[in-house]
Amino acid sequence: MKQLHSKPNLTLTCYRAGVFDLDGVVTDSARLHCLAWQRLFDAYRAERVEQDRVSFAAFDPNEDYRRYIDGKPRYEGVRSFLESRMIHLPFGTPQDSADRETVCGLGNRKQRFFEQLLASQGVEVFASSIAFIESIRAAGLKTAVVSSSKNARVVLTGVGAHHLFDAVVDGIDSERLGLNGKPHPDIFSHAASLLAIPPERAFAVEDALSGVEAASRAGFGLVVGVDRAGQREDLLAHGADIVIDDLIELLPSEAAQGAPLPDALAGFDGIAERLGHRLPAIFLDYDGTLTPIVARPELAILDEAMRLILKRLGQRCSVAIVSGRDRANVAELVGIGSLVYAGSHGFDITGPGGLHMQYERAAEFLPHLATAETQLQQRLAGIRGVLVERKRFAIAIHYRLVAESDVDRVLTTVESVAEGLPQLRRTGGKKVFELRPRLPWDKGKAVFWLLEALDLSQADVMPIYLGDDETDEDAFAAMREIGGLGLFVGDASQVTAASHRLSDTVCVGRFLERLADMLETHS
Ligand SMILES: O=P(O)(O)OC[C@H]1O[C@H](O[C@H]2O[C@H](CO)[C@@H](O)[C@H](O)[C@H]2O)[C@H](O)[C@@H](O)[C@@H]1O
Repeated sequence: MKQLHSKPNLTLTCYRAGVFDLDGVVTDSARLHCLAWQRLFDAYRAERVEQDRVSFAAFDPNEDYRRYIDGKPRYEGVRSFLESRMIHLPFGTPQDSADRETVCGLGNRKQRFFEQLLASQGVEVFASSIAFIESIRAAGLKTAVVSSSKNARVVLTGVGAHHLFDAVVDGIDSERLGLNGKPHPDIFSHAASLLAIPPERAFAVEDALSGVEAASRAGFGLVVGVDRAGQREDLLAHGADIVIDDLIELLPSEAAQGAPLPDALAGFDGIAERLGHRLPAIFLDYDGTLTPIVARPELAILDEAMRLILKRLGQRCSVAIVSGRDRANVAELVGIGSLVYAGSHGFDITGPGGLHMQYERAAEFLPHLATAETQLQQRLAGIRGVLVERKRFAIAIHYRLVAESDVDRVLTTVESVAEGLPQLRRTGGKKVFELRPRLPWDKGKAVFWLLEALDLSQADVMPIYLGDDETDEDAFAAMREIGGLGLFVGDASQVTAASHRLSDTVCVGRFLERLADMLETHS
């Protein structure tokens, strides 16, 4: 757990997504929920006194709401509060009428009160939250909203904020998908999955104790607690990394938002100047960098012109292909024997002169990968368009050809297979979910290893890494660490740790060609 109890340095490039609780963070609907709960428990208390002549301590809208109710699914809230008063009712069923004395019956009555309040008083957004969400979206981050409430979509639509989120996970989804309520991590993990962003690359914003705990347990990179109820210390104790009073504190200054990445072709002369007399060491991702993204992995064929450029470069400096693909597969696709190839996101490396490395301990994970592959093949067989691609140290589950309405099923299947195999971790990419060994290894570490192994950690060498996808971000971060150059291939709005950008694979070809021209002229 990170100890970061100061104001966040939310440099937008650090994260790729933000996941927001709704009630109390985006909208002021927590106020109505709290009022509805109060009406419910006041009415129920009066009934108990009248019927059974027993009473219990009245519902405290501050203390009881935040301790037993806030953030939890409806029936869990009823159960939790009643238990605090030593009252144990039968659960009943969600169909119970609102006058039944069951957990569900009382929960359904609370829903009635809430609907009445919503109709009479309406809900407002927190303007600072909307401004913050708009600002991070403009900077290219993805956003999701998570709420235990089954009213979340109605509330979101009512305030006209639905368009601000790429994904919504609410109480209805949770019931349908069997997600455990907060403080369990499920709802946050699911939102990150829908955004196809690893939780550690996302931040969460929550105002409930159960919510910060859930986000923290889901492994979010940063958990921001919003203190609207004077519970700063409790939020920290339940897993918030930092606590703010309002999202206005997170609004980036103009400077923090930063200028768009400089184009590496337009700025080629500047890059050449920075290179000076040093020799580049070039690291290249394959899909989306050397070949355009296409419908199926086997259709990503390297263009002859690109192959020629790579050969020219390979004659002047070190060139390594660092790919998520299987090492043998990518080596065959590139087809230049003199280059270095790192496959399975860097777990498996070979190169000329007998260069060979398989990440220590990776072989131990082969049985787990085999089990996952079998289960995935069996359980995804009924979904049209899914492709399961086995690499030596990873499995890619492609959904590019899957109908939109089936993508959720693919995701939940992958998640459930991964849940049974904690030795593997799930990552994402372009229309792909991946399972790979839960080991501290990635493309960035593979690049470091190669720089050492090839004796390139020298003052007269400048590493340059080109990539387009989220697994390339580790390598861009590595470039920053050692003063190399990270070139992101793709849209200008993308949030990335790279320092420069190239629009597409055609521009990659032009950039590499200019580099080859330059090296040939200087030699
Ligand atoms: O690290 P890379 O070399 O970029 O490999 C990343 C993944 O690339 C491949 O999938 C991607 O490209 C396919 C072909 O264009 C496309 O159909 C798919 O949607 C993309 O995700 C490859 O098949 C995966 O194994 C790699 O992990």
